[in-house]
Amino acid sequence: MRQEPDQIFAQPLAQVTDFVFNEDVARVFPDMIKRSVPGYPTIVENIGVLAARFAQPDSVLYDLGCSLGAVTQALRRHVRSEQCRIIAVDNSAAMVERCQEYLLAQNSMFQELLPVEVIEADILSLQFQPASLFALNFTLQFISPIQRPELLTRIHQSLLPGGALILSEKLCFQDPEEHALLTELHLDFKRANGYSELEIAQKRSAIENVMLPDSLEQHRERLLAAGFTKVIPWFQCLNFASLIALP
Ligand SMILES: Nc1ncnc2c1ncn2[C@@H]1O[C@H](C[S@+](CC[C@H]([NH3+])C(=O)[O-])CC(=O)[O-])[C@@H](O)[C@H]1O
Ligand SMILES: O=C(O)C(=O)Cc1ccccc1
Repeated sequence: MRQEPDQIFAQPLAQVTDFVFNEDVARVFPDMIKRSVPGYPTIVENIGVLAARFAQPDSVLYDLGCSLGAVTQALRRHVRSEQCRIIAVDNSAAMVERCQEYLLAQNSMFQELLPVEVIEADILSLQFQPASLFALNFTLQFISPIQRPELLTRIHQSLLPGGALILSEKLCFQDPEEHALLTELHLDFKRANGYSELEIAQKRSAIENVMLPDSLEQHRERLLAAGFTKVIPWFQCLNFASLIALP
């Protein structure tokens, strides 16, 4: 597939509207997420490695908010359990369509890959099957905060014993100095990846009402309230982190 550079916010916009995962974003998404999220390639690859320990034979692995299926592809590279199948879900038609194309390309390059079903659906209204793994890789932050507890409770209820939820998110920090420094360092990361001040400012205003990060403490409390017994951070790069939550 053609890899196009992200220039979505490169020109001055008369009005910056709320960020949506449309066709234009789907087309540049691999470039956008790599240049915007520090540690993204490491997180994605290692979700495959972690998942191999939790995946159980004959069970479902969910990739919720799969976008172009990067996590699904990593699961297929690393999980060796018999008879597992992946269900990848996104509510953006543009993402789902391209995700299917990427997975077909992976099918043609490797043998004996886990079967994948890609579903265009809202994860808030999707009934989950019993599963050994759920991945929410930078998806929960786009769900409205009041709907987050119920989603996590439903995920917990569907998790098989011995399974896990892997939750990656942008974080905010209770300590103002820590928050300010890590936010500045994230901006430096974006500048170092070639984004201009205009691109950074317009993207920020596009996502500010749409993507609402929580602190690590909020995540931990909400996961415990949803029934998880352990919350284990396994990765942090600047203000982006990934957690393992155990049922
Ligand atoms: N209610 C919803 N139902 C289904 N999908 C949703 C919903 N809300 C948002 N999404 C989808 O969640 C994805 C979030 S991107 C995930 C990256 C991917 N996990 C990756 O590992 O590359 C994160 C980012 O762009 O920062 C988008 O594709 C949305 O359409
Ligand atoms: O760009 C940002 O500042 C982000 O925090 C992450 C992001 C990455 C891709 C789409 C939306 C938000």
